[in-house]
Amino acid sequence: MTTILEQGNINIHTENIFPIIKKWLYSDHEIFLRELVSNAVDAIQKLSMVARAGDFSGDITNPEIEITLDKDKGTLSVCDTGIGMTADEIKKYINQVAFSSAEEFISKYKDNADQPIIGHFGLGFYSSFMVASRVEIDSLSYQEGATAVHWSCDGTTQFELSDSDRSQHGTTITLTLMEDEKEYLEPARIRQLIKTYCDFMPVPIKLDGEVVNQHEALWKKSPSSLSDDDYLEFYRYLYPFQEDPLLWVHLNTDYPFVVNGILYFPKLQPDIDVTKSHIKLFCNQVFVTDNCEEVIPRFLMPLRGVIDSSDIPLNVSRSFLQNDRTVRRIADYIARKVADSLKQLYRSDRKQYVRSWQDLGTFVKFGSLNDEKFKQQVEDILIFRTTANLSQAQGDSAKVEVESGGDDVWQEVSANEESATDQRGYHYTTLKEYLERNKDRHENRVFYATDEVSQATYIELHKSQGLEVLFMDSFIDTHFVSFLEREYSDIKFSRVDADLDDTLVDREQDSEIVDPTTNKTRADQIKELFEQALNKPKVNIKPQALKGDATAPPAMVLLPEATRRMQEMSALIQQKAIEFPEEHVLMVNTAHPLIQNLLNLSQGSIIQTGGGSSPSAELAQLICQQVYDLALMAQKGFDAEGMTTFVDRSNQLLTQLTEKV
Ligand SMILES: Nc1ncnc2c1ncn2[C@@H]1O[C@H](COP(=O)(O)OP(=O)(O)OP(=O)(O)O)[C@@H](O)[C@H]1O
Repeated sequence: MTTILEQGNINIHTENIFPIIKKWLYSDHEIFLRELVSNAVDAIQKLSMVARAGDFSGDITNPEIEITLDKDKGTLSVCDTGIGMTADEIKKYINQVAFSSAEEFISKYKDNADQPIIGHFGLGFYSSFMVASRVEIDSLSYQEGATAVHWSCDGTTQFELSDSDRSQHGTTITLTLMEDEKEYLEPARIRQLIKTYCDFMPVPIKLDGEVVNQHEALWKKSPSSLSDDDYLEFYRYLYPFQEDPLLWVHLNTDYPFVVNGILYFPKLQPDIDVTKSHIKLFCNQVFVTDNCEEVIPRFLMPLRGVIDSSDIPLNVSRSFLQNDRTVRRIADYIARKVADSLKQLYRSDRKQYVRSWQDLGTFVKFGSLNDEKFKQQVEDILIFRTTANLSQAQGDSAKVEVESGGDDVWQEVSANEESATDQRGYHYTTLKEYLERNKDRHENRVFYATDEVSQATYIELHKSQGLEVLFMDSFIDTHFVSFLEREYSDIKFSRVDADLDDTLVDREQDSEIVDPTTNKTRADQIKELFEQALNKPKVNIKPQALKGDATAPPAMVLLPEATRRMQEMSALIQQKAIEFPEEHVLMVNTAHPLIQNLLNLSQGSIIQTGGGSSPSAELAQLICQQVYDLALMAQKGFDAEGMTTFVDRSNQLLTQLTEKV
């Protein structure tokens, strides 16, 4: 058994701890003003609570906070018309560091509270010593018969208490600013600080007789009392010179934590920096930061707006925030609300949803990649642009269950329109709907395109054969396709320029033997012809008869899905641009008249010549090379050498053809 030798209290020497509080507790000097104004707001709120409880009968109708700058004296003062303090209260709350009156006060007046009290820790006041060599308090308590008191302290642990000539209830805090903190005597600087930190505080704050803060904290109001214009105006106020947002969600919960806020979906710029937050974090209407990466999930970064929560611990380090349970739950709540709202919009106004998809899509996909819970919520409302015309099928596709979302409301900006196409008239579908529609033709197989322009031939070929193609062409889609494949392992995704689907090929043709001496089929002959003409051993010539006659192209360069992805992956790892692989497939469409003519041309030459190459054999060779280059163009641009060759050959061919005519 251990013997206890001694028990006792640990002592803290104020002389030692005081400089630490002054210097290290807050990193930014300027926040002293936020702290003093918050105390003044608290004092005014407290007085109105006391009045409501019937303990004060004086006038509380015009509360205000006045900031005065005196360059001659080098002082800044913050004067409020609040509750004031008696000498005893000053001794209790000011002289004792880290002792706040908030808890005591709230337990007494909780029934009369309409606004929360900001201060909690009993430390804020001391932040004034970061910038002041002397701090003075003049205060008169609201209590009847109270006498005004003056408190003064020069930043040591010594203070002085004396009488004051203050005649109105409330408190004035006067700071004598240190030599290198004189910037706080400049009205422009103070105005900017009030705008930043105190703009939404519920009491007018005056500087030189003029009210500087002005804006109503819209997020504190009931969503049902607000119009679209209110939300838009507020957005324009927060983010001047920006395009109007697409949509917004009003967060409003008291339990199990307090979160209010309005989150807006902006129109995303393609170069949006998803690592930078633009959401402003407030605590009881006091601005804290616009850098709230820890509080909101990473994928919500592109959103804008305001989050206000008194439940987010603010005076702690950022790494702690990330691990804080309440913060995590708040983050989850916000993500869930955003997903709920998207679902609600999808269900109630699919047209608007589709029209906003260009901007919303990246965000929703990014969220799905990053957050399993979010993904589960939005998987049924992830849509893709399709080549199918869904005009007739609209309406029955939007059946998604949505939980009713408490007090939150979801609004959209523009009015309804009839058809669920986007501004360019394109149709959209979910993966589920796509698979269901096409299950008889190609079960569990998805054809997609990543570039509408360069893959136009391939897309057309699919379309002409009635195959539906989805566009996965935003920058996030490369990752997203792989992600979808992992998620739905039974579904095969093939890009339109990978292997051609059986439905596009006529298997019957070409198998017939056309040369009994060699047992060669027509396909064999075409393969040989191209192999010789191109002389590229790494290009795999694949003759196939495409359905669709002349609408299908004479040749196509195909990149098998697996090869292409390996290529993309290694480019990503090595941080290099994707190079077009030397090994690829040249599909030659044996059903195309050009290819048939080409074969005849080359065969004619065999009969004509005994040795060496005849003019028509040469022509056939040039045409093979030209056909290959044209097919290659859909996959990649030419380099300088390739371009010269192509142009020269084109001219040579045209010359030869015109000679023949
Ligand atoms: N202008 C004021 N009017 C009346 N009382 C005040 C005023 N300023 C400060 N006080 C009293 O001093 C106490 C301590 O203030 P301080 O700013 O140090 O802490 P706080 O506001 O309670 O908490 P926090 O550290 O979160 O700001 C307050 O709780 C309040 O009782």
